[in-house]
Amino acid sequence: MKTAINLSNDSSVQAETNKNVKISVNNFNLFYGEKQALYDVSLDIYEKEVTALIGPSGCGKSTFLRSINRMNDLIDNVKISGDIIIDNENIYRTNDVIKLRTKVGMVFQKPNLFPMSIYDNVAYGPRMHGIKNKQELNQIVEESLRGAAIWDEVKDRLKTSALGLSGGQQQRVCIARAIAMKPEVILMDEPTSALDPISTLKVEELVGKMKKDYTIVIVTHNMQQAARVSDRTAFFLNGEVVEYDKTDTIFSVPKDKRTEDYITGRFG
Ligand SMILES: Nc1ncnc2c1ncn2[C@@H]1O[C@H](COP(=O)(O)OP(=O)(O)OP(=O)(O)O)[C@@H](O)[C@H]1O
Repeated sequence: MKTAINLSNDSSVQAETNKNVKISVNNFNLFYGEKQALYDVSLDIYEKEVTALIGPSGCGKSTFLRSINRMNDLIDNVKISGDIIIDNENIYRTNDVIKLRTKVGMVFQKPNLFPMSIYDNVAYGPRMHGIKNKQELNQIVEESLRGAAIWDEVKDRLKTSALGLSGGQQQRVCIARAIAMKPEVILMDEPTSALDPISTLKVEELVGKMKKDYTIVIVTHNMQQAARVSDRTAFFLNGEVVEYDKTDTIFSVPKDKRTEDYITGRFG
């Protein structure tokens, strides 16, 4: 009886039940030709949380991340089975992949800005979507750069080349470029691996703030980073999800010996 009362009053339990599932992955398999890269992945990703994907090199983290906005479609010979459902829509049954990639934006390992001005980089996507009104574009560019915590650093040089920025600044402009499309989910594939420690910290702080507005899935090799930025962590090994839980649990009381070995640095 006491336990029941305690549980119903426990705010963390309450919060847990209030979370919405944004992305539901069910028995998802992926093959590159004959080679299977993902095995029966099933997990729920919660709205407005940061979910980290960790695991040794080649375990399928990036493949899984790219499956969430069908970037793997661009690779020859990729076959999939199983479902990925975002907001009740099976993303592999829709023909509107452009809409999917607008809703699910992506930030890559290395900043990949176009050789054009900071302004034009951020305005690129909205322009491609037909927004021509100068005032509207100005507003999107400013809001996106503010949202990526880089506005103050670049507001006086918007018309200069984005490639003149530091790597850390470029990565935050890449995040602004993703935000400009008004996504609901942002996928990040090792977004800080090419950055120095100070820029890394800025991007981590930014990720922490962004989860107020977006559902974020982040691949990282850096376990301290996963522990610092994420609410939940999935540990991948050889294409399988070995363990998926709240980040605190994964890093303090992992249930699987393989997770424990990995997070304590015994392999990988
Ligand atoms: N385009 C591709 N064609 C064929 N095989 C691929 C392709 N991309 C990835 N793979 C293979 O799929 C497996 C998973 O790769 P993936 O890049 O998803 O792993 P990862 O965990 O993200 O690795 P890393 O941490 O090194 O980036 C690996 O064996 C890899 O060689």
